[in-house]
Parts: sequence; structure tokens; C-alpha cells
Amino acid sequence: MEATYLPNPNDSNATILLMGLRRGGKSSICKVVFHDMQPLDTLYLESTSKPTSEQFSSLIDLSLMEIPGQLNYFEPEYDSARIFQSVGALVYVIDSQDEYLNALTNLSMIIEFAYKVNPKIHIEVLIHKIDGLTEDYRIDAQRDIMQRTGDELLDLGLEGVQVSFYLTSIFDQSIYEAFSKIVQKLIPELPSLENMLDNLVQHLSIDKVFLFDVNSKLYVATDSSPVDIQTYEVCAEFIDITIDLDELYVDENGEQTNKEIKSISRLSNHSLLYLRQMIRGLALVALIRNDDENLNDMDSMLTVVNYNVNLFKQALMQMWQNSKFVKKTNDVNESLSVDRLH
Ligand SMILES: Nc1nc2c(ncn2[C@@H]2O[C@H](COP(=O)(O)OP(=O)(O)OP(=O)(O)O)[C@@H](O)[C@H]2O)c(=O)[nH]1
Repeated sequence: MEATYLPNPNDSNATILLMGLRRGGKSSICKVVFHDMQPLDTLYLESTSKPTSEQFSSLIDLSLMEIPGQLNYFEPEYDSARIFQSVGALVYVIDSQDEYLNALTNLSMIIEFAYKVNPKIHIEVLIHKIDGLTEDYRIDAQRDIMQRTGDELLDLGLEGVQVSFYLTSIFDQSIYEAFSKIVQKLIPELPSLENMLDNLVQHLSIDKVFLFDVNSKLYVATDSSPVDIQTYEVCAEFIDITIDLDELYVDENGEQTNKEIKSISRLSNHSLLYLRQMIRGLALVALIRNDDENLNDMDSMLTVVNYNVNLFKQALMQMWQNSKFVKKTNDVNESLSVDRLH
């Protein structure tokens, strides 16, 4: 394998390694989630023949590495130990519409190896392409896959290893939900972020609030109330609408204005959708209860929301700068790239 495909172990990026048998859906997931490809267009994707790696910067700098199913990365020419040592999460994709027993054997072999060289690795299994299965069959498949994986790990003496399972499809929001949870585990500041979002919910009439990565529509944090997939969908679509509208605005020189993006929309049930651009490609999107018909009352409510969201943004900036500082001091010999606030 060429050296360029290896994640740098000194890299401050959190690396996600995407693995699984051929045609499982790995490239499709990357293209749909991170490159806005329409799910149906993935039908024509060619099988990947070489490992690929790409960078995404969000609150943290992420890299996503895909190892094609047709490679045997345990051959001596691949430095598998080095790969696994430097990844934060191993995401293994299983095609649930296909015979999956081989995939499960392959998965346990990879877990055994990965866990040995990196006991801190998060192991995440996507039971993928569930769009083709009935509701009952999905639950059966999940139960069967979890049971068999558990048995295989027990046989290998690895019963303590934590493995998370997700039912996913690129044709609905499930892949975004799964990937959001996977990325969240790699963000060390997550508990503080969740606390800050809970604080917003407690003090304002917010039903749900997300901190979104605008490009991928993954949420890097949310308050602690359960995520309802419809609310997620409405909030994610609101980002697209806001950005489309924002692109229409130009200044007197015909150039795009560089102001902070902010948008509020009133839904037919009187609730408000509220979006504010944060730092590093993030946006805060909240669903706010609003029982007041009176527009003056609504204005004063929004003033309080704006004030609190400003404080949140400042805290977020502080948090990011501190985390950069910690990384720098941990990594004195490493010349860090200078990140820029968006
Ligand atoms: N029904 C369905 N098909 C999917 C889904 N995700 C991917 N596919 C299809 O699965 C096929 C294989 O997808 P790829 O993304 O090329 O698979 P891969 O794992 O990258 O395969 P290799 O490159 O050979 O390792 C494509 O025809 C996709 O359209 C899904 O969620 N549901």
C-alpha cells in the first residue's frame, strides 16, 4: 500500500475506517453523506480497488478512510497494525440483503486484530441496505447478527469488546443518524456540548436543538431529549433552504455577502425553526415552541433566544480554541496546520 493511504498516527484528525465485503455499500455511504450524491446514482458506482482517504473538518478534523472489500489488508505488504492503531472508529458495513455469514466471520477477524493493536477503538457495525427488508425481517436480521457476532467474539475470548449496531440505508435518514452517533463518539468535548445545549432547552422554549455540520447534515451534538427522525429531517432540510436562499443575496458589487447566516421560519403549527451559523462549518438549528399569536411577544422571545445563542456561540469558540491548545501542547513536535474560523 502506498504510504499516502496510511493515516498519520501523529495526526490530530480522528480517523474513521470504513470496511466490509465487496458491494456492501461503503463508497455509496461516503458519496451520499459527504458528497451529496443522490442515492439512486450510487447504482452506477464502480467497485473501489484502492484504499481511499478524505478529510472533513467539522468541530474536529475528521478523516474517512475506505478499504475496498476486494483487498486482503492482512497481507504483509499492508501495514494493518499501523492503520488500526491510528483510527478512532472502525465502521464495518454488512449488506443485510445478501447472505451475511461470511461478512460476520470477516468482521470478527477484523475486531480481533483491531482490538489487539488498539483497545480504545470504537467498533460500529452498519446492518446496511435495510430498505429492501420488511420491518419484521429487519428486527430478525439485527437480532441474528448481534447474536452471531457475540458468539464469535466469545469464542475468540473477546466477550468484553463493545460493539454498536445500527440499521441503515442510504435511501432514508438512518445513515445520517448512525454516522452522527459515530462521529459524536470521536468528539472529546461532547459531554460539555450536550450540557450547553440542554441549558438552552431548559431556559428557552426549545423543543429540540441540533448542532449540525452543514456540509454533511450530520449532527455533532444535540440536547439530551430523544431524537425524533421527523424533527431531524425538518431541521436538516431547513439548512438546505436557508443556504439556497442565502446564495441569492449579493452585495452591491455582485459578490456573495459574508455575513453570519441566520434564518427563522414560522411553521403552520406556529412553531419556529431557528438557524444560526456557528464556527467551523457548524450551524445551530432549533425547533422553538411558540404559542403566541402576538408578533410583539414573539419578537421579545426571539431577542432572548438570540442573546442566549450568542453566548452559546462564544462558548463554542472558546471550547474549540482550548481543544486546539490542548492538542498543540500534547503534540509539541508536530507542526499543526493553522485552522481558520469559518
Ligand atoms: N438498496 C440499497 N442499495 C444500496 C445501499 N447502499 C448501497 N447500495 C448499492 O450497493 C451497491 C454497491 O455499493 P458500493 O458503494 O459500490 O459498495 P462498496 O462496499 O463500496 O463496494 P467495493 O468498492 O466493491 O468494496 C451499489 O449498487 C449501491 O447502489 C442501500 O442503502 N440500499
